[in-house]
Amino acid sequence: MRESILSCSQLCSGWGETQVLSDISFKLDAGHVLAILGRNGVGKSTLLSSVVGRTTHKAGTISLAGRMIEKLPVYERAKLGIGFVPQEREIFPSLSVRENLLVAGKKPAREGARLWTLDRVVDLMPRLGERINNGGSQLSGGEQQMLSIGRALMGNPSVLLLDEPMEGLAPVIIEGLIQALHRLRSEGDLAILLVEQHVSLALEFTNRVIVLDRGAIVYDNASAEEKPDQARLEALVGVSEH
Ligand SMILES: Nc1ncnc2c1ncn2[C@@H]1O[C@H](COP(=O)(O)OP(=O)(O)OP(=O)(O)O)[C@@H](O)[C@H]1O
Repeated sequence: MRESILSCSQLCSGWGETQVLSDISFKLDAGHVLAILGRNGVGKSTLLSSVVGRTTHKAGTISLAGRMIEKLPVYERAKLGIGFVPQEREIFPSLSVRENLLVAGKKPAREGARLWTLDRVVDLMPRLGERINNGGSQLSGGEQQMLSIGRALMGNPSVLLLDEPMEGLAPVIIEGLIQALHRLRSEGDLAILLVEQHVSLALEFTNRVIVLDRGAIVYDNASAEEKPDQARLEALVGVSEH
């Protein structure tokens, strides 16, 4: 059986003394999208931060391509293939779009992966090409989100973590991002962990979902042996429109 690119087993983590997540277990394979759903404040961003290495690890394991990473610092995990697009986007406002992308370039952790280049990022998100010489601070929220995704891709990740990428963006921008994410998934070699609050948006990409509530998994369809029950998901998450 093929080994999952990312797996968490009985992960417990939090911030300093405070434990937020308990007993989180899931597996994610290359070419798949796993959506993490849940209301505000249930620990979705904390889960992504735990995979990235920004939280305090309490117990359990995180494995990336067969290697245990839960004790490694952020930069080591990034080098091993974790790409992160945080809710705050974290672009360089004083650098141009081109510079923002070029400084994010990294060698891939895996041999044989198709490399990300400036041209490939612009081909995926043409709007960035139109803004290539603009400063980061001159971009709209949606363009900043695209740039943040582009920066993560330039790091040639094997797992891409996206924290509510569509949140607060205009519908036309959301449409462009949806197309880009569909394309990314169809290219088949990237695994995507997507934090989303909108059930219908998440189900556009994947049947693989987990729902968090108060730091624990309360609905698990990560292996997607069957289609998730949308009505049940919406009742658990409590947000259905976008
Ligand atoms: N950087 C941080 N430092 C300390 N505590 C944090 C930090 N980020 C989140 N928390 C706390 O962790 C808990 C879970 O928050 P988290 O942001 O992970 O939830 P969420 O499900 O992503 O919510 P939202 O949808 O509002 O982003 C909350 O009690 C929050 O206050």
